[in-house]
Amino acid sequence: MSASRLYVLIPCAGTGSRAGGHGPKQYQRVAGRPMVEHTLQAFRALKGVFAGVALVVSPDDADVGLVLQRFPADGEHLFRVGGATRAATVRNGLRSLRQAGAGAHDWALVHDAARCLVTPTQIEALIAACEHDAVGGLLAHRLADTLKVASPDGRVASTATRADKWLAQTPQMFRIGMLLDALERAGDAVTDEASAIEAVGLAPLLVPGSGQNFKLTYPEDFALADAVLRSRKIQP
Ligand SMILES: Nc1ccn([C@@H]2O[C@H](COP(=O)(O)OP(=O)(O)OP(=O)(O)O)[C@@H](O)[C@H]2O)c(=O)n1
Ligand SMILES: C[C@](O)(CO)[C@H](O)COP(=O)(O)O
Repeated sequence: MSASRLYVLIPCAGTGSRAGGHGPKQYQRVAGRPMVEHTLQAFRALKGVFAGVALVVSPDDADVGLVLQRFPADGEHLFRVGGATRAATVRNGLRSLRQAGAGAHDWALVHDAARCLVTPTQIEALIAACEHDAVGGLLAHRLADTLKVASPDGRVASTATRADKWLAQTPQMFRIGMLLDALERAGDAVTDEASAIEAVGLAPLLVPGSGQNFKLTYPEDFALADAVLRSRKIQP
């Protein structure tokens, strides 16, 4: 069998309802550029590693062409097949990748457009950990805080053990055929790819990520992301 290729799939069809602001959050400017451009740049920096990079936007997206310069570049795809949920967007995007020539045995690294702080080093660590694994895996981060379980009245019901808890991040890396099959079975309720893989009885690998690879979700996340991105550009 020929060597498996690596593809990147970036779900970019959300509305950013929790972020506030005008328009979808993935096009808002962070550190002087649209958020999704930083996300793309982390993968573009790994020249020659990927057979293709696909951005999946909503069919009625009116922003992507206006906001992104020089996209799609060579080896990049724009799929206007986003769905009502993240799971639907990823499923549709994987089908489009297959139609564009990706094989069932090839790998997809699915990465949120809204995680614009991911670094090439973190992406390389995920690939190194997963490319010889039978299942695949995801970047994830250990909890730094004590974990409380709430009761319905808003009081603490108990304190959970945190040693075995991880926060799921992206990219999440699985074989395209296996992932598409798992997502088709899972429906729209799963919030990440690993959940669909778990539901078919497999155990994804947890690969240590970084607290800086957070998802921009709430208004206050933008200032923090801005500061981190700008600090990375400052030469010593
Ligand atoms: N129907 C959807 C929903 C989400 N996403 C993408 O999935 C990633 C993570 O989702 P989230 O942070 O929840 O983004 P939104 O759905 O945009 O935000 P919100 O839930 O606050 O509306 C984002 O890159 C978002 O664009 C997507 O492609 N299609
Ligand atoms: C995929 C994800 O980023 C993993 O933490 C997350 O589940 C997506 O966020 P959402 O708010 O559930 O769409």
